[in-house]
Amino acid sequence: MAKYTILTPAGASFTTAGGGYEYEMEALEGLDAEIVECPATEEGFIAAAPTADAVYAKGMKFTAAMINALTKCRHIALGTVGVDYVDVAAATAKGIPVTNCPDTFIEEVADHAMMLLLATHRRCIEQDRMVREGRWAEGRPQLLKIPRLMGQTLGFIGFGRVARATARRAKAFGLHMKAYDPYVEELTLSALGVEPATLSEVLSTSDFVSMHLPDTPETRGFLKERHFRQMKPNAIFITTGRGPTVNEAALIKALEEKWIAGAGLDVFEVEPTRPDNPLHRMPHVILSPHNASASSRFDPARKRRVGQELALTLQGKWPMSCVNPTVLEKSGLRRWQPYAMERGPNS
Ligand SMILES: NC(=O)C1=CN([C@@H]2O[C@H](COP(=O)(O)OP(=O)(O)OC[C@H]3O[C@@H](n4cnc5c(N)ncnc54)[C@H](O)[C@@H]3O)[C@@H](O)[C@H]2O)C=CC1
Ligand SMILES: O=C(O)C(=O)COP(=O)(O)O
Repeated sequence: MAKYTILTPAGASFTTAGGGYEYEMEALEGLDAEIVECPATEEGFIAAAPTADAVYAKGMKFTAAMINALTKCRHIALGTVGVDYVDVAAATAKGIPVTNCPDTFIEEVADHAMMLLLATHRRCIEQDRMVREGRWAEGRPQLLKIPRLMGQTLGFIGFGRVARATARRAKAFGLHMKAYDPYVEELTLSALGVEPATLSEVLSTSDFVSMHLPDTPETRGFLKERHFRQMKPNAIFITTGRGPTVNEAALIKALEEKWIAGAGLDVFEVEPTRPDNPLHRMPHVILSPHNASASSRFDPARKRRVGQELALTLQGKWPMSCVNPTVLEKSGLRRWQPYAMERGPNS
């Protein structure tokens, strides 16, 4: 038996089809550590929890009950940006550092947000269908009604890493940009040509509203009916953030009653979406199955990063991307690099 047990639920990770742990183990090379799978159920995890020196959190939600069952665990490592899969408050109460992968696949998500924006604006799916269905002549009249993209306004809600990478792309398309994010300095926005704005300004003046909030207690159900009512009738709503930050019933109502013109969505309140979800039937809505972060680079990169983070804590060192850094000082782990303690709500 190896000296260190890294406990993980068996099976697929959040976005990928499972597979071995070769990338994680590459980063753990030289350490007497093994990744041990337990059943991907709350009870299965709880039964195995006392064996865990660290947890590789994937494939399921990690509840307070699961975290409280850990007796010697010194690290919970996530392969995602979003930390909503883990009850971070419970981990903090137990003094366990939680890490995420904040920098690994930003560019993919920004590409995806831009893809949803362009595809909804130029009605890509409907145009494609017209060609396939022999309705060639209907294509041009539809697009003759849409404005030119250049000069339109893109408003961001949340202006973290993904929104900034999206802004860099949108600038090349000649979009005006504004953003609502009270936690980000104005200089960060102005350096990217983005105007700081209130939430109301973003909602009422944007032709595209792109949502990038993490799922936190503060942001759950953030966008409600009254917010969709403030948007322009030509507005297109894009999200690659987290489903629960948007009241989906309100979004559906806004689309059905034409308060807004369309939507491009990668994330949903309930995933996978249910077959009877009204969004499935809406022609001017483009959907993708929570895969904005995916590319051939994504899986190896995030798995290596998880391995690197685990290797650090198993060697007694502070991890790189800790989302609850207040636990570090008392963790018994060694500081080995300058560490930013002032972090945003999800960084
Ligand atoms: N669809 C997908 O596959 C992916 C989804 N995501 C989701 O997108 C979210 C954003 O990702 P990043 O930009 O990398 O995260 P980030 O942590 O860099 O940015 C989040 C931003 O939201 C802001 N924010 C937090 N609470 C706020 C509030 N109440 N009001 C206004 N702004 C607030 C923060 O100040 C921060 O600037 C992640 O938390 C994750 O849930 C991330 C990667 C892939
Ligand atoms: O990193 C994130 O937060 C993402 O949404 C992408 O990965 P996930 O679907 O959470 O595994």
